[in-house]
Amino acid sequence: MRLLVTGGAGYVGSVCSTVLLEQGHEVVVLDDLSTGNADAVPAGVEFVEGDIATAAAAVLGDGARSRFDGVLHFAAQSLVGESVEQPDKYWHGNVVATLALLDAIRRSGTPRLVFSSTAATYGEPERVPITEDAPARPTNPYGATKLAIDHAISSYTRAYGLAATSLRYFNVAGAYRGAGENRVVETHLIPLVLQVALGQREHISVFGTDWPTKDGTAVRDYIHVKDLADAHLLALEAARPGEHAVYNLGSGEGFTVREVIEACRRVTGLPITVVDAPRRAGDPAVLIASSRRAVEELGWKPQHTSLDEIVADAWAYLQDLGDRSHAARR
Ligand SMILES: NC(=O)c1ccc[n+]([C@@H]2O[C@H](COP(=O)([O-])OP(=O)(O)OC[C@H]3O[C@@H](n4cnc5c(N)ncnc54)[C@H](O)[C@@H]3O)[C@@H](O)[C@H]2O)c1
Ligand SMILES: O=c1ccn([C@@H]2O[C@H](COP(=O)(O)OP(=O)(O)O[C@H]3O[C@H](CO)[C@H](O)[C@H](O)[C@H]3O)[C@@H](O)[C@H]2O)c(=O)[nH]1
Repeated sequence: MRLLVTGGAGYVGSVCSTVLLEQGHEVVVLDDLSTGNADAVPAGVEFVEGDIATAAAAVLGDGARSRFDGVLHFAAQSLVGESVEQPDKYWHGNVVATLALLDAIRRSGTPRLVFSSTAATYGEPERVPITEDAPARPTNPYGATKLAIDHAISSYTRAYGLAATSLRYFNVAGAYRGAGENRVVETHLIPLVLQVALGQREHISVFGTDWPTKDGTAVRDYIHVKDLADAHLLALEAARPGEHAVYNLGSGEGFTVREVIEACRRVTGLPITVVDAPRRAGDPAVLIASSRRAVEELGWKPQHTSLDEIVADAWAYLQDLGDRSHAARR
């Protein structure tokens, strides 16, 4: 297939582009480099620098025949804490920009869409593991914008015959073949803890030690980015015109922040200084996925479910990156 990957200079988009190329697909990346890196776009991919809000229509075209078989839409602003402080950036950057993309998809007659939705659409769950029919009550603007986009996709799909899938990722981590997490401003737990191990950061702050969990720190479900990429390929193949499918993607196991730090100590063999800190605004206590629907309907088989393996792959990536990482250059 010939595929447009929005946000392909970012973490998940660059790993997915790598996997798509390996599977023989043709990939064009559209990315405005607001949080991504041009050098993360894999060799063999055509790169268009631009904002989806203004550039998607020109890239997709409006001819009688679509230039693309599908769009994988990763481009977004995606930081929970920042979304509480700057909601305008999220409503415009995520919802308004994605509506422009949806209109461009419709006008160009592009038949398939896979969208990066999130566990943050659910908010604080009534029960775990979270299934796709759980109530969606986001606790932060980031999750609210992603839920709004899911609703827009559902109605576009029904009315205009698009074949669409929203994949609700839980916490993505790890690396694959030279593609991994290297953001200018890093806020995600695993890369931050590993930066402490590398001596690039003095300590890791633990946001909240009074959550109702076994050690008082928040619980998340970490999914390996390669397993996530595999699910995108399956979603592209399974998509049906006029249907919007929604799938959770996680490992089904929850780890506290302290357990993640312990795994990083085990994998690196290095000391990691911890400082307890207040809760971060917008954070839910516990997020654990039920990915049963993806396993049953897509035939998804996650291969890298051990937290230590996920951390080890992220660690190998950061070590290889060495002085080229944003954290090392600061
Ligand atoms: N990383 C996670 O744990 C996680 C979890 C759930 C969902 N997601 C979703 O997965 C997607 C990818 O996340 P990531 O961690 O790779 O983020 P990232 O910040 O590394 O990548 C996002 C990419 O999109 C680009 N971008 C942003 N706005 C754009 C715009 N308007 N036009 C063009 N390009 C734009 C950025 O430059 C960047 O390269 C996001 O949609 C995110 O919400 C991520
Ligand atoms: O320095 C830090 C950073 C994070 N945390 C904690 O570690 C956990 C994980 O935090 P991340 O920032 O790594 O990830 P989030 O759970 O906030 O969010 C991630 O997963 C979500 C879905 O679960 C979203 O989709 C989102 O895009 C993605 O960033 C949270 O409890 C957070 O408070 C710390 O204690 N210290």
